[in-house]
Amino acid sequence: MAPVETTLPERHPDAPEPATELPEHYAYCFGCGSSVEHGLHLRATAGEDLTVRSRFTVTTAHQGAPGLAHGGLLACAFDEALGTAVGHLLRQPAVTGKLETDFLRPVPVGTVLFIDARIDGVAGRKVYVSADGRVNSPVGDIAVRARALFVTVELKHFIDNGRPEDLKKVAADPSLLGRTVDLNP
Ligand SMILES: CCCCCCCC/C=C\CCCCCCCC(=O)SCCNC(=O)CCNC(=O)[C@H](O)C(C)(C)COP(=O)(O)OP(=O)(O)OC[C@H]1O[C@@H](n2cnc3c(N)ncnc32)[C@H](O)[C@@H]1OP(=O)(O)O
Repeated sequence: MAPVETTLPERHPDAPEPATELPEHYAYCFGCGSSVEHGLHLRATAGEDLTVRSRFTVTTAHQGAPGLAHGGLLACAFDEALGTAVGHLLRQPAVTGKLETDFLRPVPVGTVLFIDARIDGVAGRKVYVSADGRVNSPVGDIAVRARALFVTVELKHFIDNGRPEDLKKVAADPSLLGRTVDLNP
């Protein structure tokens, strides 16, 4: 529940149609990037209305306890899934301001975590989102639940704060941004 009064935003007219597979947003993103060997390689599909469905396979590189996913890493997966929902459905860059997780059941190595994310409301630049994660099936008992606040920012946020050598790589090869951001609109 958002701590302030919110309104439900419109899904952006250019948001991907429901059932569209969404591209990785940055090749070196730990959450979705294909160039990060032991990253989460999270994949997402646009859902109806203000929803996005994501999934990732828990590997041996993701352990906290023997054979079980690390909690912080699961939080990372939710950060990614929630940010993807905000970015693609509202077509606005945003960063995580706050992220809260409830770990309800262990998530074993070798399972697929299905994460259903939704935008719950906006208030100015604040976007309130939440998600449920289930093991090996998009239905059934919830293993992890998360709520977050994203704050919309201008592209300038990334240009002003990013490490220059990484920004240069992206300028030289915009395909690293996975067709999500047009650097020359
Ligand atoms: C053409 C584009 C199309 C786009 C399409 C793209 C598709 C892309 C797909 C996929 C997307 C990617 C998916 C990635 C997912 C992963 C995301 C991450 O992990 S992000 C890294 C971690 N987060 C940070 O590094 C933030 C660090 N924090 C900051 O930079 C600042 O604190 C920032 C920007 C969050 C706010 O700073 P201020 O100076 O701009 O604004 P102020 O006034 O402080 O905050 C604005 C409002 O938000 C509230 N606020 C901010 N932080 C809060 C907090 N922690 N708790 C409660 N409220 C907070 C404030 O109280 C204020 O509220 P009031 O407007 O006054 O009502």
